[in-house]
Amino acid sequence: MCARNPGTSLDLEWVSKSRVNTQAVLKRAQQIQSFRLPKKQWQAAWLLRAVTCIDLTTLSGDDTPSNVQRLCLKALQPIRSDLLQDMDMHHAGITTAAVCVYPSRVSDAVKTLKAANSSLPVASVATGFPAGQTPLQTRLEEVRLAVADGAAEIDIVINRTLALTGQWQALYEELVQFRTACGNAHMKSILASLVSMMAGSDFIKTSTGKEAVNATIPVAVVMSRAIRDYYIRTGYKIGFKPAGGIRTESLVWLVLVKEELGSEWLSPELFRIGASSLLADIETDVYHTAISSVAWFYHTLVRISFHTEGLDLHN
Ligand SMILES: O=C[C@H](O)COP(=O)(O)O
Repeated sequence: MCARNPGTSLDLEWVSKSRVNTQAVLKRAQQIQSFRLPKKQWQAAWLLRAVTCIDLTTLSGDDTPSNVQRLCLKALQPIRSDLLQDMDMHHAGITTAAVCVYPSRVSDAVKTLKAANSSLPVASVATGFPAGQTPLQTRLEEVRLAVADGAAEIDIVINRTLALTGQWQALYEELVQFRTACGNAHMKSILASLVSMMAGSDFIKTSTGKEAVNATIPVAVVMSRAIRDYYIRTGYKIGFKPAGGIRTESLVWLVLVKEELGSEWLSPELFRIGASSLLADIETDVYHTAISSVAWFYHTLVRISFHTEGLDLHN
């Protein structure tokens, strides 16, 4: 279990001296995307690891208690049991990392998971998600209410007006107030990586999923490096959550995290994929690796690889 990031004072010198070498970032992003994926036998283990890092999400205007209930049940049994059985992984307790919903649906999710005797965390978006254009008091109250309803994680959007006009001190102060309002609930912040981490975020998250462009590999490279810098300077490990528009190719995100941050980050404690429609693609891939592999050694390899710290990329 990692120590929780308490935050630091706002270091404006660090913020203003941060530079991005766009060409180098694009080159690195290309390199990561062209990495050879692990062989079939190990791919299944990687895919299962990806499942355990998903924040299974529904953020629709027409969400109801019943579709949230279905989401929760899927989160508890994300992969067909016969496939898990084929891999001898049916006792591994594979679930997604969390479910993620709008604040008014938190109690539905909490109720369903409680009824299923599950301790799976419920994440709530908050602070006027996705625009963040409501008064500060409203945004703070939204966080408090979601926590009171049982959310264990709060995905906040920053005040982009403050970021775009360079008002870092004011942004930092808002974020510190959100972190206080979260209490024991973990805070995932979209975005302003450095200021968010200094204000005590537990995760930084790429996007809301509500914009034309959401999670991209180059942005993820930049954010991972900010996480790395923060760790080097403070000793605190911040989680990374790519989210928005991720519907296929889950493994590239795992490769990125492993390459940029190291194996330790490849666990739900430090890595999440926010996605509403990725699971079906992973299940299809798991199915294909299962039917194309030799059964007698396949399940042993999956089991061993899944439990190996960080998984091995170059098999
Ligand atoms: O926070 C998570 C995202 O909103 C999910 O986005 P998505 O629906 O594009 O997967």
